Amino acid sequence: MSDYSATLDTLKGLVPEELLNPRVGIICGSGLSGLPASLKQSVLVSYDQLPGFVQSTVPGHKSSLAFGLMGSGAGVPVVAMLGRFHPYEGHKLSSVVYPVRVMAKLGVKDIIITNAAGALNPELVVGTIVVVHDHIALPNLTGMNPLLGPQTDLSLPRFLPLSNTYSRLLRKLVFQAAHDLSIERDALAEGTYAWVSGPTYETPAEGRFLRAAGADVVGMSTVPEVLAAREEGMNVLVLSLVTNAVVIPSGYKSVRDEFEAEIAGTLTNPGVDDVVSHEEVLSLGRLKGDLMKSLVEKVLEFIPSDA
Ligand SMILES: O=P(O)(O)O[C@@H]1C[C@H](O)[C@@H](CO)O1
Ligand SMILES: Nc1nc2[nH]cnc2c(=O)[nH]1
Repeated sequence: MSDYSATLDTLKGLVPEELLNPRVGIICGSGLSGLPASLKQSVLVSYDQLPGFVQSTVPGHKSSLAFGLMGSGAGVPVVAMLGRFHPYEGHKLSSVVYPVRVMAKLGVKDIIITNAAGALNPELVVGTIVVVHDHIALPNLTGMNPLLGPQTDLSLPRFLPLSNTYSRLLRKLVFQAAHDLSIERDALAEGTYAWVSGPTYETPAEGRFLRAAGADVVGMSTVPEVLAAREEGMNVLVLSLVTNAVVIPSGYKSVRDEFEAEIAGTLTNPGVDDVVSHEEVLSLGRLKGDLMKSLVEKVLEFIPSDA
């Protein structure tokens, strides 16, 4: 698994030398695999060609690495994962973060990680892009941490601080990019991402629990990648696209009240239990994919080459 040289040698045989030193890595979330559609000189490498890579089995995730130049002018050399790996697919955490470690070996200094997420904060409307500034990872706190295990690379820190996980500079660049693109203020927000294992979506009570703990959005990915990227010394930016509401502002509606109103003939507004689906998540990704793409392209223009 950790024989990076086999992966790197394979890449050397498939990708032209001028694209093999990407500055920025991108991970595309559910429905967001179209992000690097406008890469110049793009070269796609399918995961099944790469030792150490597993396959993405989730609809909306392709299974390829894309190398190329992104953004206006000469473009910035990037490598993008068109499809990521989630622990709920049965992948080991070491497999989930393997591509991030390969990106580090290729020289990636800045990583932009996107995901689809449910809103816990009732003020976040569907379609908002949340610039993540912190996370809560119940799996990490309870023993499902991708950095657990013997230290195989002694050049990496054993005890990684997480108080400065999400690069202040990169987060600010998102707002600079949005300003330049005249994106309306409400299209973006800042917030805390809660990582859960999935594949189940939250019960209403779990949603309220995570909200009470201080999270704004919830999703099933990203945090393992963030930890590996930080361990490898990369600057991290995470953008979450809100695809659905988890905590419904109107709250719980009592069925006893409803029944009593019904027999009294005063029932006007019967409760309905909202359910989320992955199709809904994907369709929001399609709807907001272009916005996410222009934002990421603009951010790339602003990232200093020595950041
Ligand atoms: O890969 P991401 O985190 O973008 O995908 C989210 C979490 C689940 O994989 C899926 C649920 O609909 O969307
Ligand atoms: N856990 C979780 N992940 C998501 N990904 C997209 N929407 C959701 C959600 O509501 N909950």
